[in-house]
Amino acid sequence: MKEDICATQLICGNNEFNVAGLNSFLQKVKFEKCGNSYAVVAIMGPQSGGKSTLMNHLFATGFQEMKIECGKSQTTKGIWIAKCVDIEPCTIAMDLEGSDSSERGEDDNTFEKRIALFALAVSDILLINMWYHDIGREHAASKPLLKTIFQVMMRLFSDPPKKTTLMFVVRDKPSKAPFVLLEKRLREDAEKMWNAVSKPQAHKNSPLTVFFNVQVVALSNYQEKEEKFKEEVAQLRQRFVNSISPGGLVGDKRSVVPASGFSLSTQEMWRVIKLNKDLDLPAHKVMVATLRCEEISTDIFKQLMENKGWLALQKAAETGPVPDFGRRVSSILYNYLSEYDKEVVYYDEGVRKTKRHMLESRALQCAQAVCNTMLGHLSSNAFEGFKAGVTSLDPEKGFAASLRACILSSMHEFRRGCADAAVQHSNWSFSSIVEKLQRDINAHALCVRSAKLSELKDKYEEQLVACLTSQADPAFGHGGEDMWVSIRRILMLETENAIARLSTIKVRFELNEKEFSAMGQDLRHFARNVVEQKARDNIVADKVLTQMKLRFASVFCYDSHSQPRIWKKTKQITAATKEARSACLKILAVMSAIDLDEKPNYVEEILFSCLMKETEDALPSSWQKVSLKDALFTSAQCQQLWDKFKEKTQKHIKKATSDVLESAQANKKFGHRIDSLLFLFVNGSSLLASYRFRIISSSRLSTNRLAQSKPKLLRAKVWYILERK
Ligand SMILES: Nc1nc2c(ncn2[C@@H]2O[C@H](COP(=O)(O)OP(=O)(O)OP(=O)(O)O)[C@@H](O)[C@H]2O)c(=O)[nH]1
Repeated sequence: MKEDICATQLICGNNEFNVAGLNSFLQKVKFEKCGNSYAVVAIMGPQSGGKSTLMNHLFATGFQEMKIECGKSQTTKGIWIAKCVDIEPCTIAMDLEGSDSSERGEDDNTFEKRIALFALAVSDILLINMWYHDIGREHAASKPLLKTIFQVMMRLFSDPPKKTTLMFVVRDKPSKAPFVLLEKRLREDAEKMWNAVSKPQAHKNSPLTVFFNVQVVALSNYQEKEEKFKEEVAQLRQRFVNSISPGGLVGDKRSVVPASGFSLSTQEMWRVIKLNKDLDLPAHKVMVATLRCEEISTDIFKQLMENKGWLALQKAAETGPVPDFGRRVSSILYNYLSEYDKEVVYYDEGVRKTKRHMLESRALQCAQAVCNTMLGHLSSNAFEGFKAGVTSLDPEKGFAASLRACILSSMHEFRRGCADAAVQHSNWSFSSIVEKLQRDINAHALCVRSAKLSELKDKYEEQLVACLTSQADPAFGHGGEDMWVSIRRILMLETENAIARLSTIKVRFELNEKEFSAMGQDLRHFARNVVEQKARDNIVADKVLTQMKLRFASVFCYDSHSQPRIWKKTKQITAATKEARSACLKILAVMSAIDLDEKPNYVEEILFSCLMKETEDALPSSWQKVSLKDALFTSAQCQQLWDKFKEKTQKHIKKATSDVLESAQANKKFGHRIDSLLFLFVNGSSLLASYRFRIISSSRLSTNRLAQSKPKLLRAKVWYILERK
């Protein structure tokens, strides 16, 4: 007996299903590879009816036979299986426990019914082994067996019905018995019995042939005519060769389950049969397909996850971008899916498609996780590349266009990487990762743009400061009533120049109107602040005091023709003082508050109303209408400055007063001299020369001109001088 055909007990006498034994058997006979190309032949019949002997001769199966010397007792318990040797396609033989077993007793027919149902569900050909002499005998074991078979067949639901080849094997046929009559008799008996069996409504009138393909075979007595028996068995064996091919014994076989689901299917059938439930073959088929496809899918997935190429890709993706990721994953993935397809090809189409989809989704999910890791690297590379690229952008050139080109190029590169990473049929969406990169890049681009704009703004501000300083400082130093007019003109001119320079940025940075006007506004504020600060730096009390003192001196000491004033009368001093102080108060008014907006000078109003009166009032404690921001001196500081100014200019007034006094005395002396002069003039001009110098000193006539004058002219001049005096 060969190792691989060793018979195995499938179901033990105690109803247990030998899963391990079956799996080991199926593995040994390489049953899994058979797909749908296999057949199952079962034999049923009375106990000790020579069933095992027949199977062993027919298929070289090695079932245990009863030894003749032991007498008639039960040999086969439960169900045994073996592979039929040298029969193609692979055919499994099942030897069932004898049907009239006295060992189990009359009541215990449940087991017989179970194994009958099992045999009908699993096998394609059911051999009914019967003694020739039992034919026609009402109480022979074969009759109740047949009844049982027909009854349990009704518990097998399938639409269309599963068709089983029912082969009556008549043993110990006398050599002279006519086979045709024998066959006719058996068929009639079977038909009668079939008609008598109660059937469900759907099959109430279905003939036997809908469920069974009845065959009859008669064999000689093995013990008495062994050679003849062997010859007949050899002929019978030929009918099992290519049994599932068209025209074969079971050419119309409709497979229940593929070979790889055989173990699961038979286990499940036995489980259902033990529960005394009907067998719904289509549902069973789907159930087996579901479980098997699931098992196969799990196994394939495991293999995929352990694939060296896959593991290498996974590892590579952890550290950086993987070129050609999508194509490589697709190739691995679809090799395994093809493997799945091959293994499940015979299972229910709907089930295998569903499970394939699940397997594919599961594998793609893993691949996507790896892909996302890889794209993470790709994205950060793209981002870093973008950052490096934009550092070299020249803000003096078309910055916005260059920046846009950088963004487009980085995004294009990344999108190409995503496309390269996409696995066939995956329908992966990279939109979120693409959008994230776009957001990061845009945000960085905005930062870079702002930084570059800020750099340029600083540069333009520096230029503006330089221009303002060079002009505003001298203007502040010069002071004067028109100082703010000059300052305003400088401020406006330089600000507009700076804004004009800014318009080049508008083009290069593609600033919108709002941005551009905001920048212009900033620049205006900046320029104004610079000028205001300049005012605060330049206009300090000491300088203002100096300016006022100089102004006072120039107005007080000189007349409108820039001639030094000759102080003769006190009234003259009072008027000059008022005029000079007024001029100085104007300076103070100009210097006390920033006037960049051509506002009415409230400070001047207050200063004049308080300080230019006959009796000076003290200045109010605040300027009221002048904002703190614009005030360069507080009213208190102004008061202080004014007081100091008056004190410092007092010397001019004193000097003028003393000049007036001196002039009065001099005039008195001069009167006497003029009288003498006139006397001399009347009495002759010879004495005139001796007075010449005195007259000159009093009247400021030029010595030369006087010397050259004719006496007549001299006379006229003397009169003129005298009149003026
Ligand atoms: N008369 C007769 N006896 C046979 C024939 N074939 C086998 N036997 C004998 O019948 C007895 C039972 O043989 P098995 O082949 O063990 O019968 P079985 O039906 O498998 O027995 P169980 O499995 O116990 O039901 C043995 O002693 C065989 O020698 C036959 O063709 N004619």
